[in-house]
Amino acid sequence: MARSALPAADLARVVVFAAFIAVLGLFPGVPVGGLVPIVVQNIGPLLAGAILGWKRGTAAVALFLAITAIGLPLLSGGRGGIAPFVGPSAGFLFGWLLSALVTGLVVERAVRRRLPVLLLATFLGVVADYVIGIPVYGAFLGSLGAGVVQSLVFVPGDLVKLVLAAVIAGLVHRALPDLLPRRASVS
Ligand SMILES: O=C(O)CCCC[C@@H]1SC[C@@H]2NC(=O)N[C@@H]21
Repeated sequence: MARSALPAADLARVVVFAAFIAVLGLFPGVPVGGLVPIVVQNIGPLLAGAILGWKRGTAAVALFLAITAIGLPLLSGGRGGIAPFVGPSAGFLFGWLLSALVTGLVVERAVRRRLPVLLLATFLGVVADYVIGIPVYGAFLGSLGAGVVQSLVFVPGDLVKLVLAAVIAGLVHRALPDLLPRRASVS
């Protein structure tokens, strides 16, 4: 029998996490004067990476984005289809893939999954999203500087979300220590 790329248990986790990110879209986005809203949903990719690791976490985000792009109204405010992926939020949306990937890589490479490491991982996950999101936002606003200035409003909420994601991931890894393969500690 052909071996699948992802074992069934991993596939189930990916699907459950994609569904979880969709549920986060039930929280409405908060318009803050610019073209991109404050959302709760971007905690999803951080949690996906921090809990599932980079491969399964990124796969969960990719699945979520794919089913949104084909038309399911899973983004905050019940939006879906191609439009969000070619609009001012597009960079942030594609950045969610990088967010899960970077967060997951840091968590997986850590010897111990304690709060400081998890905080670093989710912080870098947010930065990774900004690295793609802000220039694309800036392109819609007319300059990178405008993208940076308009994105400052996201920082307080994203700091809260990254701390929350790190704490939740820490609790999950404490309860399920074998969820991710453990790197051997050098002692
Ligand atoms: O629903 C959408 O169209 C995507 C919105 C993307 C919002 C970005 S994610 C990073 C930053 N933090 C927020 O709260 N909003 C922006």
